[in-house]
Amino acid sequence: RPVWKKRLITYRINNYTPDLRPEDVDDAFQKAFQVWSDVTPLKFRKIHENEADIMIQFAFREHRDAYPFDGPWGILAHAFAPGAGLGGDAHFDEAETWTKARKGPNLFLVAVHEIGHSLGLGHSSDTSAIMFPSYRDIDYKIFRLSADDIHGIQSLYGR
Ligand SMILES: CN1c2ccc([C@H]3CN(Cc4ccccc4)C(=O)CO3)cc2CS1(=O)=O
Ligand SMILES: [Ca+2]
Ligand SMILES: [Zn+2]
Ligand SMILES: [Zn+2]
Repeated sequence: RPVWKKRLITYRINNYTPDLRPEDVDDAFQKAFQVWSDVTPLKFRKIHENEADIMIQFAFREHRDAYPFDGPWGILAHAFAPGAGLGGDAHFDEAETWTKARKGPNLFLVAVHEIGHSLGLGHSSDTSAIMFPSYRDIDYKIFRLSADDIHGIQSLYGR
């Protein structure tokens, strides 16, 4: 599996969904990155110009990669495994109504899942894992990585 060969990884939020206040979008991603930095030696830094390792964007349908989005629900987002260019980037379907609470995909929870992919994780068959493919509206306030998620990320980056 491709992994980042460095411990400081940069990210940049290239545009903002109109569904939430910008500070709520920044907060959702900051918390989602922290979920992974809490269990690995990785550090994440938000930058505001130039090319970041993980470029984040919200987009509708066709958006200049080979994976157009599909309207409301279905695929909520996708992310590319570590590497140059598109590698590591995470795209979120703007056809969703992104929420910071419940009812409608929760941006923080989907971001945790997508950042897992941006770091090199694939899907898990463990139904309690954040890397399980299908979304369940769990309470984001009591969210925790499963043992499967932690074993997976630590097998790539250590603890
Ligand atoms: C909070 N959790 C999330 C959040 C997001 C996702 C995925 C689901 N998904 C839809 C999907 C459905 C079917 C196949 C692939 C992807 C996404 O697009 C991206 O986020 C999966 C899971 C498992 S969970 O623990 O319930
Ligand atoms: Ca969709
Ligand atoms: Zn895309
Ligand atoms: Zn996924």
